[in-house]
Amino acid sequence: MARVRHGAKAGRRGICPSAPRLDQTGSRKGIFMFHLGWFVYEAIQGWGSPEFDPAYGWSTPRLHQDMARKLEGAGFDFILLEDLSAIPDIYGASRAVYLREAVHAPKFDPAVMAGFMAAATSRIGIIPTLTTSFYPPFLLSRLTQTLDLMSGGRIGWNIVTSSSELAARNFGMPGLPEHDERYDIADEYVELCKALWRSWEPGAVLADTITGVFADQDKVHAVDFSGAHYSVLGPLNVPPSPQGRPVLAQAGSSPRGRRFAARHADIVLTPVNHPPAIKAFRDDIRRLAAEEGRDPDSVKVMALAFPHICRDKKEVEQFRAYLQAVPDRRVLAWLAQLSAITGIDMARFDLDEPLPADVDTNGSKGTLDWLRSGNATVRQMALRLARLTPDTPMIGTAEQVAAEMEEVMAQVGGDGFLIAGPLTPANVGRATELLVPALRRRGLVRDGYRHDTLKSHLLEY
Ligand SMILES: Cc1cc2nc3c(=O)[nH]c(=O)nc-3n(C[C@H](O)[C@H](O)[C@H](O)COP(=O)(O)O)c2cc1C
Repeated sequence: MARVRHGAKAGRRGICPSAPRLDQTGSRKGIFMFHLGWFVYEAIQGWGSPEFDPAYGWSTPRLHQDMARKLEGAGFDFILLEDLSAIPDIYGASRAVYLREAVHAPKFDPAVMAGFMAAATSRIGIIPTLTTSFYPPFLLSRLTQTLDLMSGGRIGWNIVTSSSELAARNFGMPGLPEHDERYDIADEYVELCKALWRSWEPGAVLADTITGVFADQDKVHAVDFSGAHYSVLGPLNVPPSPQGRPVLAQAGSSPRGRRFAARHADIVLTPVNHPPAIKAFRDDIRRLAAEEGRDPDSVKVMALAFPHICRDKKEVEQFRAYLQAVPDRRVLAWLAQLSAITGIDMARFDLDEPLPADVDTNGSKGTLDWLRSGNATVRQMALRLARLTPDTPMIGTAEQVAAEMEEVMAQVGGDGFLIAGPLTPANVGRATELLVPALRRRGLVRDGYRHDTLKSHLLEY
């Protein structure tokens, strides 16, 4: 992350070209250029909102490809695609809400969608979510290395250990291992993937049409991996891309999850959205990364943000009025989502009472703790997850939201935001045509790519 100094020379690596204003009081130490990612989490983009665009058709990759091109035009670092390998039946012990509201149903395979999106773009990174709990490591290493090579080094892997017991049963397992044990297994899994990704040394591919030799056999090695959970011979049957291996993303927020993220991830995602909490999380990840012998600046902490960009003051007022009384149908869809990620049937509890203290999860512990904090009611927890509470940050005109993002980053210290919201033409358009230009005028985000690979976008500042 680059701390941009007043008067710094334009165009230097990591330096904000339209050099910023330093607060003479010293309360603001400087301005940071930051990174932008886009989080794709909806099954059918915009379903349930007036912005769902039937003209696109939901069963073709055209919408995903067009939106990827738009986000690339705006200089986003990457697009991250969520996953869950089951149609949940947690809320109300039924699949009804999930199917009606298209919550995780259908859910297209993110690795396949990543291939479609990568084929339509040339610079933006694409990060599918894939689980260590169900995919054999060789399969995952090969799949991601293939995507990474074919996209010229623009693929990442969002590592999850999965929190769905249903998904476990779809893969022939009786259930999930315990939360912390999943991370122990994943540690070994990721070490194995790293070994497979580097089983072809740099320079192994000769592709020499004169001698007819494709690859140098002395530079391709078996991995002979034998651990507590996995045993793989190797080598991988795909050579690496220009970025060496796929970029690793992770969103652990429990103590064990943070340790895992700090050990492996190039990008760490956090759902918390108030600056002191983001700062505390980022400081902790950087401390843990240093403990793991890594350079903390090589780990980018990205805070999930649901900016709502309005064209004018009237639209801001209208949206704030909507937040005062979010329709029950929306609350229900988000409660179903909350049930899916925690495995807890939220239909069992009073909407306007806090979750009983003894209710816990073997799923996303960190997320549950954050949602219930401050004695939030079940309704408030759902709205908090949806970022639809009246105190939700980043609601305003593009200028207002850009100023807010700048202020958050100044308080947090870097590294950027993972922007979430429906991948609809209207919503993506507000980000790419209104918000990003406002951020660029402030010199906060890139105004074009200087490099080709995802890793190099991340390490640019
Ligand atoms: C931005 C973000 C994206 C996530 N995407 C997924 C996902 O696609 N699939 C999944 O199973 N879990 C996903 N998670 C859950 C995390 O992998 C993790 O389980 C969660 O943040 C709680 O951390 P903990 O397990 O350390 O408590 C995501 C979390 C965040 C914050």
